[in-house]
Amino acid sequence: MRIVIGSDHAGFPLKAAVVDHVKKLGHEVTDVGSHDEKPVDFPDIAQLVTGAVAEGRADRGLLVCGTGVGASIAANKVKGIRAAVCHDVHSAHQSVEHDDVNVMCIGAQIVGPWLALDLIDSYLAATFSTEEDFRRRVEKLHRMDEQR
Ligand SMILES: O=C(CO)[C@H](O)[C@H](O)[C@H](O)COP(=O)(O)O
Repeated sequence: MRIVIGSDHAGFPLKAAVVDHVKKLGHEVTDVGSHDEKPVDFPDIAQLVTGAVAEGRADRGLLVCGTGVGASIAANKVKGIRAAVCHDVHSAHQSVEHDDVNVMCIGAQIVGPWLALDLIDSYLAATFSTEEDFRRRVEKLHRMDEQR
């Protein structure tokens, strides 16, 4: 898959390991920054990541900030984006299987690097279920997106 990855300054210390890991899994990676620890506002990085997904230049996104919370709030403001903070492996795959999440957010100050990489494995290995219930719910999310 084509994966777009971004972090703010708080996520930056984890981002190199994330980029490296996703490449090793065989995915094509676009790294939209940040590229150093200089403060950068998470909405700015979230726009770069979500723009790539929403415009079809990437299949999925990964956002890393301090907690994952700000990044997910910002990402969910973009039409076509279903973002979730995932700090446990079950949510990381179920968010895709049931909710067709296309941007996973991680808090670099909340999880350590080993768990972060497990979360990413789980997220990237998952696919959206073909079950009618899940499809109907996500279709309702699409309609909510269209109405705002
Ligand atoms: O976690 C975040 C937002 O939910 C951010 O990455 C920041 O870490 C957080 O806002 C704290 O800001 P600071 O400039 O890193 O002190």
